[in-house]
Amino acid sequence: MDPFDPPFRETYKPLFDNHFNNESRKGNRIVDLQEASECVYELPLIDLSRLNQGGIESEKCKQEIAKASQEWGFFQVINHGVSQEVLENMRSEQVKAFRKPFNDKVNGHYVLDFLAGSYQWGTPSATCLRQLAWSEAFHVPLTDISTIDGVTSLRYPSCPISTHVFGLMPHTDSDFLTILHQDHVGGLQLLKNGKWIAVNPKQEILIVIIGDLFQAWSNGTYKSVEHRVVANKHFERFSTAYFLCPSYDTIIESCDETPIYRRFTFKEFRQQVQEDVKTFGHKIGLSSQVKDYKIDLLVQQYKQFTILEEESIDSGFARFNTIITSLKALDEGFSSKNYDDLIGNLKVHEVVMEKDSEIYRGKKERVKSIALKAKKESSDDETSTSGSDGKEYVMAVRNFKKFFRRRVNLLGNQEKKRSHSDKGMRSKERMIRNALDAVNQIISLVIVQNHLVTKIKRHSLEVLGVIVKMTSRTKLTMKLVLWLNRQMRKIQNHLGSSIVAIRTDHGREFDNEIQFRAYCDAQGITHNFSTPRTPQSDGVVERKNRTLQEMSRTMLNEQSIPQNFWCNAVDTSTYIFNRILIRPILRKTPYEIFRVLNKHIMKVEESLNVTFDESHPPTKLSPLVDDDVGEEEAIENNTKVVNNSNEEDESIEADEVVNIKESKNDPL
Ligand SMILES: O=C(O)CCC(=O)C(=O)O
Ligand SMILES: [Fe+2]
Ligand SMILES: [Mg+2]
Repeated sequence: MDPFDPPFRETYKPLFDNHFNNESRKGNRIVDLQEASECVYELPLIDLSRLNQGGIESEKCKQEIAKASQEWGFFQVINHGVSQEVLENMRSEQVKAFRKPFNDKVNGHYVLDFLAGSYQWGTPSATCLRQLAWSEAFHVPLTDISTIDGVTSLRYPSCPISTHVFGLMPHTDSDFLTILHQDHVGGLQLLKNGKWIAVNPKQEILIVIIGDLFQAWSNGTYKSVEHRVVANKHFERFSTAYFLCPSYDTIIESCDETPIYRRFTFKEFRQQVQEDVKTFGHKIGLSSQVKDYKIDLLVQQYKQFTILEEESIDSGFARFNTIITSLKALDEGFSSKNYDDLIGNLKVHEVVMEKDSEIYRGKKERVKSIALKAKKESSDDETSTSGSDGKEYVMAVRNFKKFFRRRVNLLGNQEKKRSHSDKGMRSKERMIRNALDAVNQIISLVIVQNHLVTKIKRHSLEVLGVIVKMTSRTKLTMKLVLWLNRQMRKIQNHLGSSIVAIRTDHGREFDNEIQFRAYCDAQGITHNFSTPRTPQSDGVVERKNRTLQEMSRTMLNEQSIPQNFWCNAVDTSTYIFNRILIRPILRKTPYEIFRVLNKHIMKVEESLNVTFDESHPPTKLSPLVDDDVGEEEAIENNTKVVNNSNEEDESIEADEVVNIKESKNDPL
């Protein structure tokens, strides 16, 4: 590597590690150079001097250009009027500029009199090696006014891993047309009938590539051809591209009676391309100007979606989420065919999940909302979390895989078209929305969970399985009562006295709930309410509550997660809150303070003025999970993080150590 080469390896280290550490990637190369060179095609080559001859010759030349633009979207020209001397000078200036130290290229150099930001290299948005461009470029505007129209000077450093990474990824040009000059090394390939064809270099030749705008303007007659540059293992390569662009507010519109593309400005198009690259990881191009096409594309991506072997769960779900969100955004444009297909698929999900969950849970619960449970790989982490044993894990992974596999397998059966009444259609629309929401929820939950797993991030979370549950409103209240019953018993045992009264605020879960009242009556407990709209009387609780609410709100906002995940976010906040130093001077987290090891009797004790609550909280929306793990077991798990200071316990104000209830199946 030369000192002026960009630091590909250092900057994109995670992508390299990810790509090469994965055994399954061996032999799985992105570019096979043979593939391109074997094709024998006569590439269109046009002598432009014929245009000056006038008459038939000139007409024939024009026809050839038009034909090549239709069939290839590309042609090479000789006798184009740009002298060999100009081309050579351009090349030697280019070499000089790229030979400057890397830092000068990035930060500017008095010799390199370019505008700030005109130097670019690699692909900052790349998430895997195949998205990384092994190249550097200077963009040189041709006028002081327009920075769009201009010449790009490109260098492709020699690349030791040339079969694993592109010099430039396959793309179409977003301009009107491109005129290109490449050096003797070669590497430019274009797509023709599904095959990549090498454009062999010749010094005196210029290459003309039809861009997206020309395709739109000609209503699809002239093709914006997909092209790429393969990296070379031994030699660096230089090329110069001139992009012919209109001004930003130019309206692109075909005068054909039946235009394929909607009318758009160049500015809109550029913004669309940038947005698509951000959301999809690649350019969608002109197709995004055709709404139906975009929906079809998304539906197809949705159907064929699989998590790649080398891909992390995070990134897989993020991709899936993008597809679903985009589909929802285009919802009103859905044709019935698309609905049918999707509904079919989603029905299959539901059936599959219902069945799988029955095996998994061994219960007959109805299936409705879904959640993914994560398991950490390492068992050396002290806080036991998932509570699942090996058998459960294997089963769950199997279920998860089945969920994806069946979905894909059954796609083929969805093609039959059926006619529907309006009423049927409406219920289907509802169904698809619910189902899409459900899918979104899986994704979001994984995001919530992963987002917070900082400690074991390295191991990354592995998806354990799909746990499927439904809780109706009445069931929820019953569970609340059961939960409360357990808590009260615990407190009573702990304090050795019975509870005669409880005081709550007027929360809907307490007030106005028949079951709750019945329960209190049956137990002989008086239920007091605090003064309405006077949260001061519940000071400590309300303050902590506020902290939790703020943490949770921030979490959901940050990741744009739906409100339905409120309870999960609160769980997570609680978990974190109990494990961070609230008053650093104490050097104890609330969690450590609550559970104190009494050295004399070698037993774990709980603080007297607080009760550490291990069971699942009765959140308003959460599908309460039965406590499968016994209380002793839960305590046992937690004793591992005890601290031996008993004295300090007393010195802590109740305000600081107030117990915040925490779900047992917390995110870590
Ligand atoms: O370097 C080349 O040969 C191709 C460059 C190119 O396709 C582009 O910059 O869009
Ligand atoms: Fe290009
Ligand atoms: Mg309240």
